[in-house]
Parts: sequence; structure tokens; C-alpha cells
Amino acid sequence: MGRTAATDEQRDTATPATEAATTGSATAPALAIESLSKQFGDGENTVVAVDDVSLTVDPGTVVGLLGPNGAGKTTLIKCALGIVLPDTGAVRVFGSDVADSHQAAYANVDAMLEGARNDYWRLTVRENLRYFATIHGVDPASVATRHDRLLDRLNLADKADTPVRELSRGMKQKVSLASVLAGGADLVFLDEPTLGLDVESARTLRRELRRLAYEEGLTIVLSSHNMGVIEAVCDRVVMMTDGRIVADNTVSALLSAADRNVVRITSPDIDTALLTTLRSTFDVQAVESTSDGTRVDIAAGGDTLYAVMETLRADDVTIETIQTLKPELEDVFVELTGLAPEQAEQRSGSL
Ligand SMILES: Nc1ncnc2c1ncn2[C@@H]1O[C@H](COP(=O)(O)OP(=O)(O)OP(=O)(O)O)[C@@H](O)[C@H]1O
Repeated sequence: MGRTAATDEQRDTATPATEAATTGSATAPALAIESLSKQFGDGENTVVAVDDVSLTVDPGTVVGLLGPNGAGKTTLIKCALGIVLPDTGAVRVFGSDVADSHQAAYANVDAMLEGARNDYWRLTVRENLRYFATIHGVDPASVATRHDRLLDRLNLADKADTPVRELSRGMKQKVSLASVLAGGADLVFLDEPTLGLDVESARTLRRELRRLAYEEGLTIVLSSHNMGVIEAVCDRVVMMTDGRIVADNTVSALLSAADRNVVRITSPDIDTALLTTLRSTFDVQAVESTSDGTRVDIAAGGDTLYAVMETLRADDVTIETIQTLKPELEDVFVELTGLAPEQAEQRSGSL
């Protein structure tokens, strides 16, 4: 899977250092889920949470799971982690089938579920990192530099010797993430990692996730309702609804495939009669009065733009401004999941 969807934030942190991780010796996928299904309850109360899902994640990539509430994201992650037993299907982690060798398969895997993990609040930040490295079988002294860098990058260095209980909620969450990364796992699952963080902390965290993937070859599977996070951090987006995958591609490929090119035209000459004509001929999506005249948004895929221009010319309309609005990930999400736009807005607003 290529990294064609690099945002500015991604480019800031991108280095070629992890090419080996994605193309070199590690030939097995970091995660391979094959035909996995999981249902809860029985009879009339049966809920099919995950329905025949297959997914392969390459080492050193960041894959985002996006979907409305109840789509099956958490269940899929829990099945991948062996916390929930699937009804059917297989999970392989770096080539090891988790059914054959549970302990070995998960040796280099860690997770932060539901935006937090159980850090020890009486311990200091650094003690937590050392503790979680130890339970991963890593001598904390051997990863002290890594811990310093993590604390530094997540702006926690000056809190390193402070007990976690004395930190703000956002800081606690950053400690949770640092703890997940402290043991040097090669694959981490992060469920809503930026939930509840302020804008600056969320940005810091996104940057660090990108850096860890690009520079250190960390593989990240991340679930979030926040499309800004998904767009900034992920190489690839997997959209789920009703337990199934409805899209699986790079952000840029999803955006360019979206059939939602909208042209925005502003003119003082657009009157009610012309608006009626436009509405009856085209897909007029919004109309607004501005200081430069009336502003109209029209869906303009294919040759529609030419037809719109022709209609305006026939009415002697002088155009003040014209621009094309690019589709956003949210539009693709709405299109593929069948959600109402306001539902998607609520989701993307919850940083
Ligand atoms: N332990 C359980 N018992 C019964 N039903 C469950 C259980 N866990 C999940 N479900 C159901 O499975 C479906 C998928 O839930 P899941 O939590 O995986 O979705 P999700 O995409 O993570 O949703 P959200 O974005 O709200 O976290 C839902 O209908 C949910 O109610």
C-alpha cells in the first residue's frame, strides 16, 4: 500500500528510514485477518457485529478504522487482539496464527482501548513507562533513550517524575499512549486515541504517531470517529458499517473516487427566476446571499460544469467568483455509510 495520501503533517515527519520495515525482511503482514465473523446473543437478539471481514495490514503502515457507532470496529480490534474469540475466521500477527501460539503471536503487540489504558496513577510517568516495558519482557534500562524521546515528543518531559494521578485528563491520556509504546511493540491498536485531547495535544500525538510509523516502522491500527485524525495520520482508511468493510483505500484514492465535485459560483445577477431554472436543471446543493451577490453550490461532475456555464451565459450573468470545492473524507464517509451529513459532522467534531 503506497503512501500517496501524505498531508503536510505527514510530510513534516516523513523520512525514508522505514522503507526496510515495509519492503525488506519483514515479508509477513503485520496483521492478517481472514474471513472473520463474530455475533453476539442468539435467536431474535442476535447481533452480527463483524460479518466476514478480511483485512491485511503491512508493517510500518498506519491504518484507520472508520465507521458509525455499532459498525463493529471495536469488536474487530478485540478479535484481532484475542480479547474476544471470533466465531469463524483466522488472525495472524506477523505470520503467527494466534490460535496456534497465542503468547508468541502477541509478544510484540500492545493496545490502548477506549481512549485509555490502566496506567498506575500512584507511579510517576517514567515509572509507568518502565513498568510497561518490563511486562513486555524488555529491560527498561535498554529503552531509556526511547522513553526520554517519547516523553519529549509528547511534551511530558517536565512531568516525568510526577505521579500520574496529579496530571490533567489529557496528559493522562498521553501517558497512556506513551505506556503503550514503552515496551517497543511492533504493532499497536489504538481505539480513539485523541478523544478528549485539546487541539494542541491531539496534534502532538498525531505527529508522534506518524513519526513512529515512518522512522521506527511501527504498525498502527487506529479507530476514530474523528476524520481529521484519520486523514492526518493514516496511510489507508478502512470504512466499516454493519460489520462489513465498505471501503478500503488510501485517503487520496477515496477522495478522488468520490463523486462530489461541487462548483461554487457567486454573482450579483443570480435572481429568483434563474435560481428556479438552475434548481430544475442541476443538483443545487446550497444557496446563500453574500456581499458579492448570490452564492450557489452546484454538484458538477463530468460535463455538468459546461452546461451550468452555458445556462449562466444565456442569462447574461456576470460571474464574480467561481471555485471548485474538493470533497472531504467526511463526504466519502457519508456516501458510503449512508449516514446523514449532520451525523457525520457530530462524529468528526468530537476531537
Ligand atoms: N459484548 C457484547 N454483547 C452484545 N453485543 C455486543 C457486544 N459487543 C458489541 N456488541 C454489539 O456489536 C455491534 C458492534 O459493536 P462495536 O462496539 O464493535 O461497534 P463500534 O464500531 O466499535 O462502535 P462505536 O463506534 O460505538 O464504538 C453493536 O451492535 C454492539 O451493540
